[in-house]
Amino acid sequence: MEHVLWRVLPLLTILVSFGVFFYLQDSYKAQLYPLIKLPEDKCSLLPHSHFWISSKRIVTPQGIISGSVEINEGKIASVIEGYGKQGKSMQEEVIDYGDAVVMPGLIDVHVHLDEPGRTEWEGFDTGTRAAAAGGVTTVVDMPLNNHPTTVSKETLELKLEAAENKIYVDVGFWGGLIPENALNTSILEGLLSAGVLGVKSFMCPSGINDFPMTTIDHIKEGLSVLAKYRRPLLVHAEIQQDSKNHLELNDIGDPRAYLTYLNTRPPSWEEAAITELVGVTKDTRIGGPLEGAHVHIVHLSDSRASLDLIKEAKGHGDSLSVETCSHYLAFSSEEIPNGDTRFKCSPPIRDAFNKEKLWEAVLEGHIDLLSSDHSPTVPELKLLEEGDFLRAWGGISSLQFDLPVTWSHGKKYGVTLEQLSLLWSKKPATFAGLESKGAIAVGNHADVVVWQPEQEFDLDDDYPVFLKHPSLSAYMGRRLSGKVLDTFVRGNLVFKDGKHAPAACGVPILAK
Ligand SMILES: NC(=O)N[C@H]1NC(=O)NC1=O
Ligand SMILES: [Zn+2]
Ligand SMILES: [Zn+2]
Repeated sequence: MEHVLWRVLPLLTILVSFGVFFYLQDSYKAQLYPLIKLPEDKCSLLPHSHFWISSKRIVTPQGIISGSVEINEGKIASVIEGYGKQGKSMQEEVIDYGDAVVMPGLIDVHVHLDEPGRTEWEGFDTGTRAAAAGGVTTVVDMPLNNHPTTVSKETLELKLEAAENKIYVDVGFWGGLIPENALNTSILEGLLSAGVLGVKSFMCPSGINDFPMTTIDHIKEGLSVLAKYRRPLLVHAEIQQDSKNHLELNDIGDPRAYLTYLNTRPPSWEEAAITELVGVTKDTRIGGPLEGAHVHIVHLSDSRASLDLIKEAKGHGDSLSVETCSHYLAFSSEEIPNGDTRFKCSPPIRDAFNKEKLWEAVLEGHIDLLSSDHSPTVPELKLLEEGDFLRAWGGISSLQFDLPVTWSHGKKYGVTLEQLSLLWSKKPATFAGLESKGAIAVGNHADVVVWQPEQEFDLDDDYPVFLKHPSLSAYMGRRLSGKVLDTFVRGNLVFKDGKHAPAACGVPILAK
């Protein structure tokens, strides 16, 4: 017996050391690349990659149906009408949502995630957790408030590095059009070739030093390049109209009064910018010198003259679109308390009549899509204690509440679930060039929000808010209806009942 043991022992030693070697190799790899390949089971709160979700209210391009959606390996494999009629053999892999609404995940094309460089303002981790919690399955990140701004191939690479393994939803990127790259088109082409979905520019000071404003001539230069790539130009359309800008504090009035701020940025600023823009978009018509280029006006607030100009240009066939944001649809200037700088944004929130007209334009289809313009900062810069509207940071923190806010307010105007889904998913997907997203349709990414429109909730201290600085959000303290239950991104259950998946498995989206 002893004899045999002595013979086997060297063999055993060799075997064990091989095992230890491979084990160490593995853990060495895991340490070296712990962030590159995350275990798939951490991407989702569900163990399956092939499953069904069923509901009595599924919002599809063909209307609302009662039935089931089959999800396989991140894509929508089939959509079947008839509640409870999905494949019997898969009974254990059916999630039955009853009468909760199953809708395409929201695509928010106007979000400032501020990373790298200003992660203390928001960041990929907190921003995309907030998105997932709000049923937003894709965000497109703006090229500013991060530092450096995203205005070249190199600065886009910094974005991509910073986003790695921190994003809970899919993230696309807008680049920036500034005088420097408008006048040096090789920088702009480098940025576009590197994969930004389009570029954004400001016609007034942006508030960020390394993001200077563009004139209409820069915009024309930019559009001639964008026409070749068939990617859009997004414009912050306000042009300063008089010498009283918001930094000249004398003689303007009480800086704590919202009206004082409102008067510093009248609708004529938007109208002036849009007048210049439609002078150029006429060239984007079929057969025109800028055919292939597209202009998108971000965050329209003025629903009077500015909107009329847009309608007219569209009527002539200009390649032009426009978005408005949740806060212009939810609030009016009359109700903003003096000193409450959480409501400061630009262009400003205008009066109640303006809001009514904005809703009218949304419901009639003159406003193409909705976005948040989520743009937080640190509490110190919001000057909440001083309540100084003229010096506080302009930007509203809202990403997590896109859906409940627009639903709660929109239902008073008769907005339907189909309209919401068009405005928040299908139209933004088409606009940003995201072909496989934005609708519950076979072959598309399984990006889905499950929510309960009738359920009301209070945004109080007990509510799980994933924004970096919840206290800055103008929505805190409100009662909303439309609670997000579950969120799927490419078939991964990334958010459920207040909890996120263990790993951040969103992917960056680059244009090809
Ligand atoms: N820089 C930046 O985020 N600006 C945004 N904030 C805002 O209120 N309007 C904007 O354009
Ligand atoms: Zn803007
Ligand atoms: Zn913005």
